[in-house]
Amino acid sequence: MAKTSIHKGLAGVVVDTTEVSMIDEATNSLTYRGYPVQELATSCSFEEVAYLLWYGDLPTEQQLDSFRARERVTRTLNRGTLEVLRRIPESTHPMDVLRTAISYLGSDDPAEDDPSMPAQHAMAEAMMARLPTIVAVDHRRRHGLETINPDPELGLAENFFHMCFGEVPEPEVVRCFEASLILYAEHSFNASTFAARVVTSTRADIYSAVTAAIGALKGPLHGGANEQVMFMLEEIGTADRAAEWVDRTLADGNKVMGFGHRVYKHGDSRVPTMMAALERMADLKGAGELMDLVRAVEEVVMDRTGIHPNLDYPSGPAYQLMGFDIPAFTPLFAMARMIGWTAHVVEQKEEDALIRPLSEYVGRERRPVPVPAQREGD
Ligand SMILES: CC(=O)SCCNC(=O)CCNC(=O)[C@H](O)C(C)(C)COP(=O)(O)OP(=O)(O)OC[C@H]1O[C@@H](n2cnc3c(N)ncnc32)[C@H](O)[C@@H]1OP(=O)(O)O
Ligand SMILES: O=C([O-])CC(=O)C(=O)O
Repeated sequence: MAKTSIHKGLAGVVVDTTEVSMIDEATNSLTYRGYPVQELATSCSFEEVAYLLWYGDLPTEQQLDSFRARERVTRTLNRGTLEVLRRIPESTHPMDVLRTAISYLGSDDPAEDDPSMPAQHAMAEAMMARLPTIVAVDHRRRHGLETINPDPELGLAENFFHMCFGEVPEPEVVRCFEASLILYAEHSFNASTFAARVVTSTRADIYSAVTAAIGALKGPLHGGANEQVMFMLEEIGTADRAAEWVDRTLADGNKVMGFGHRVYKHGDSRVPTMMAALERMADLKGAGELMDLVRAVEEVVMDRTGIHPNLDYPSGPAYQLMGFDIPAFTPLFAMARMIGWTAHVVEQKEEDALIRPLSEYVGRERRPVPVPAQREGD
């Protein structure tokens, strides 16, 4: 029986301060370095938001030009990375591919153990530029297609579509995609960011921190939920089946993926913006039935439980309408969250305090070690 006060899952515990972002649950607001995320999602590029999260303020025109230029010349993967990707079995989940690829990028970077701020920022910028290329190479090989090289004439989001599909879609699709990246980019001490901060607190390198974060994001209670949302919608099929499916799921004691949140109890601040992007995608692609299904499931879950959808709920179907297959969904989240993870790595590095909580022991009492002949076995 626990004697001290235990905070399971660290729920409600304020672990540290941060200047990167603020969630105000009471007003359903989320700000990145003081700017409301909804405004950033509708008026900025992903590159501008990355600059903001890393360097503390939005870039001037000149700063943005040189930041963009750096990103464009860093996208290409070297032969070693491409070779590592080729050696991973094609059936491997893309999140495992990312985890391996980032780990390899670290082993291949002579600056890996340089703790200086310029080196940290340079490595973060390199990962932001290369991760989309890794995701695109993997996306194409899973579909038996040749790799498409990055196009330095295109912005990050447009180039990503080019590398995945060989063409850039209508500006509206790119805009919705970019909005999703901005909404996904940062969310304070979520599980994957916290994992990155724990690794950084031991003075380990930024690649190790991001590798750990990718592992944490993969889980279906966190980033992996956007894939589960789409599997669920496919299983339900049509809006008229939503009530029966949700009732059965809840009666079986299972969770409905894409709903609920550790921090937001009155709705996720990012959902209205992403839901609007999904609606635009559904209009563009003539996917009215999918939209009916999305609305029907939300209505039934809200009616039965009062639990609101989180960002993974609208982003899953939006990514499908943009042309991505389900295994690519969480890697898209990772491409975006790379920015938040590394902004927190930099903050944690400056702080230089080891993260090491306590536990209360509730196992067997102290006892002597018996010789093998005296052991009882099971
Ligand atoms: C971008 C993101 O990573 S957002 C999160 C994405 N994850 C998901 O969508 C997975 C589904 N959701 C969940 O599992 C949870 O809501 C979490 C893990 C996100 C947050 O959970 P916690 O803060 O730990 O709350 P917890 O899981 O204890 O839920 C509290 C209660 O609400 C219920 N609940 C929470 N989420 C759901 C859900 N999605 N479906 C049904 N019931 C739910 C729980 O069963 C629990 O009920 P109980 O008190 O009767 O046991
Ligand atoms: O904050 C969380 O716990 C999960 C989440 O929504 C995110 O990481 O975007």
